[in-house]
Amino acid sequence: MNAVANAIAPAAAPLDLSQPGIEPPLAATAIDKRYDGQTVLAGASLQLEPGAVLGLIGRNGAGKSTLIRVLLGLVEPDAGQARVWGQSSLMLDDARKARLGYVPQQPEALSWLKVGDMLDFVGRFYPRWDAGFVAATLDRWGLPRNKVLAKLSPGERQRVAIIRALAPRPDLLVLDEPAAALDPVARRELLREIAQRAGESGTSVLFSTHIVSDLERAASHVAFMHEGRVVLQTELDTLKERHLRLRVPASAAAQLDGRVPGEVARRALADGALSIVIVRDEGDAWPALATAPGVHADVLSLEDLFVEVAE
Ligand SMILES: Nc1ncnc2c1ncn2[C@@H]1O[C@H](COP(=O)(O)OP(=O)(O)OP(=O)(O)O)[C@@H](O)[C@H]1O
Repeated sequence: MNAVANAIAPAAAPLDLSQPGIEPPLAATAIDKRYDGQTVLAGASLQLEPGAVLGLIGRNGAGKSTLIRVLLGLVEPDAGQARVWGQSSLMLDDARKARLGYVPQQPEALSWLKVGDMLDFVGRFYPRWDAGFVAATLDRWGLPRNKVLAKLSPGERQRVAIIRALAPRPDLLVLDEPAAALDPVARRELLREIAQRAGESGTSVLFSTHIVSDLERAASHVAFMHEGRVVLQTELDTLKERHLRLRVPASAAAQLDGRVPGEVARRALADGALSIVIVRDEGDAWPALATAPGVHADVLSLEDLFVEVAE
């Protein structure tokens, strides 16, 4: 799919997203992707549930953008399956495309057009295009209708791309580091808008970020990406009840036989001790190691957890 084709989704027959058994808005299973011999995705799996706001967090180069592009069918994986509402991302029908909004990391499509002309043009292809929202938001964000997109600052272009993605009132919104070029005020506004759309209209949202506080503000779920894999996906509300960091002293570490039940990350400390992050299912007990003599257990903040799984 080229940039222009991707920019426009043809008007289509409505897709009934309330029908029983409808598949999750996004699902990636065991995705592999290599570029020039470099492994970028190595068995990455991710699922976005209807109405959830999933924040995808990971360090630079972890593979977030590539996974998003695979999920949307913009990049063909070497292995694995990506699906949008149950349909292969590489063969998305018009009905699904019309219900999907995407803000790429660097919006470039149709950049020779003026802001207003581009929005009017794209809007013609969407049955649910909200022209009132476009006019009000351009105004509120101080964006000039008559300026060519290519001449806007990166932050302004990102705002226009956000308006374009939100205007069709999508049921699925995918934003690749939407906050990267935005100032703090615009960032907060965007996060508020995302949370509101999810809360009021049931929009399902996937957004990638490096900013832990953005996740805390807007996300209901978080997925941590590290070296091409999603190493952990969890609900934000239960994160603290379900995860623990264990500091295992050298004497106990020497007796460990393989992985601890629920282990998601392990790091060797300077004195032969180990730092191990474990997860449990809701209602399950912690493994015996958590209460073993000399083992210290810590509840983790979101930022601690990110650092532990991404180190
Ligand atoms: N088209 C491409 N050709 C070659 N290498 C690529 C291509 N796209 C991505 N990569 C490489 O894949 C790796 C992961 O890139 P990706 O953009 O997916 O990471 P990211 O987690 O989104 O990073 P960031 O947070 O810095 O945006 C990087 O090393 C990048 O150079």
